[in-house]
Amino acid sequence: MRLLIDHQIPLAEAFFGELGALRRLPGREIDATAVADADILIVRSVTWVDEALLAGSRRLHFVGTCTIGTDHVDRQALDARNIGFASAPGCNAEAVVDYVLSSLLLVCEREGVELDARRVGIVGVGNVGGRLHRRLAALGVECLLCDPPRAEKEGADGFVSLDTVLEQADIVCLHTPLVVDGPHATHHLLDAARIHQLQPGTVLLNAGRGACLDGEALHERLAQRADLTAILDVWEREPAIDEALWQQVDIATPHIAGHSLDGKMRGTEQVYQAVMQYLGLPIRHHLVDLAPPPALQRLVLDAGYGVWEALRLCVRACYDVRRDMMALAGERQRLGMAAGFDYCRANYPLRREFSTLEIALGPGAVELEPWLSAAGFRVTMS
Ligand SMILES: NC(=O)C1=CN([C@@H]2O[C@H](COP(=O)(O)OP(=O)(O)OC[C@H]3O[C@@H](n4cnc5c(N)ncnc54)[C@H](O)[C@@H]3O)[C@@H](O)[C@H]2O)C=CC1
Ligand SMILES: O=C(O)C(=O)[C@H](O)COP(=O)(O)O
Repeated sequence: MRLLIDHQIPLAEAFFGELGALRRLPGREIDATAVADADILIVRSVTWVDEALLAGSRRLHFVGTCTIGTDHVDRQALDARNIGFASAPGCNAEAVVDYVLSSLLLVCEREGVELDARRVGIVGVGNVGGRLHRRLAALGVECLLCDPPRAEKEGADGFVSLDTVLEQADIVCLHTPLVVDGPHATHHLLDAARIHQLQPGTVLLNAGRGACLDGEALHERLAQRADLTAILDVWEREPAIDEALWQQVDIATPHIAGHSLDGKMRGTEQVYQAVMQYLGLPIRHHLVDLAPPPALQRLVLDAGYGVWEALRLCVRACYDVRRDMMALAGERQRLGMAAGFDYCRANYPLRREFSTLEIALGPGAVELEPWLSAAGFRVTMS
């Protein structure tokens, strides 16, 4: 069996090696010629799995994507060829929440407030938005939840409309998939009218997909009135993103919100399990046996820090979003935007999730336990 696998997929040899010959290629170099002889194709979000890619395939019978999002995969084209498919739902959702917390703590610090003084609107309350809600609520942050598909299925209790979020939230976090048609389409869900509806002072964060937000309209709003704080991890037309918008954005990162090693490894394991099930083979490898220990394992904290100061310290020790902002700015300068954007993603530094870091509290800091646990750290008493 021949497997063609994106070279950014960790542990591919350990999980898939026994199935046959592995060929690794950068995701953007996976084309119809490369796919022609593959039996199994495993991609990330930068490979468009569409008619053009599949046209020359002679033996392909399974495609996996080690990502949550599936908007780069034409499911109809796969179904028409009877090609099996799997994605990795939720694999890097914790990493996206780590990204959001790191970003929101930073903008609140700049504004001289703490996060629990802000009301957060979460649009798209699935694996990412749901986890974000749990962590924020545990930190005492009021949240407004907007998810019309869920409200339709589960009842409207606990959910609000998008208009309510735009009117009442201080911070709006977008975590929707890109859906181009149907009753709950999300393409330009935040269009010009809705972007103009945002209250002055609002923090707007998009870590779903770039096209869920009309970038040109955001650029126009910020050009007219620079009264929003924008945090964008995802963009229209990646990697050749709009430089004028990039310059207006307060936290601009190259689609790396979910790029923890943990999230990527979980994605590999989930797709491995799906492939083995598809082939009718037993699952022999488990992530728990393969994952390397985190490089930063333990922080010891004693008396001296207030709650939010301690949170900022621990969050930044584990993941500081400024690293990714600066990397994009630097690589853009060196290589140009599109190449710089891709370079940052392809050469992404080691990042582990908050849950991999043990925070050991001394006797003077025990009152920090509920807060640090709420943020997602593993807290012990030293
Ligand atoms: N920036 C990054 O690195 C990453 C981005 N993502 C993106 O985030 C998206 C969401 O991820 P998950 O939460 O894991 O997906 P999910 O499928 O678990 O949840 C998505 C939620 O959005 C809701 N939704 C759909 N249409 C909506 C609409 N019109 N308005 C409001 N809510 C709507 C759904 O009902 C669902 O509850 C992914 O599809 C992917 O595109 C995911 C991982 C990493
Ligand atoms: O899982 C998703 O969906 C994502 O957006 C990924 O975090 C993006 O990662 P790449 O597959 O583009 O490396």
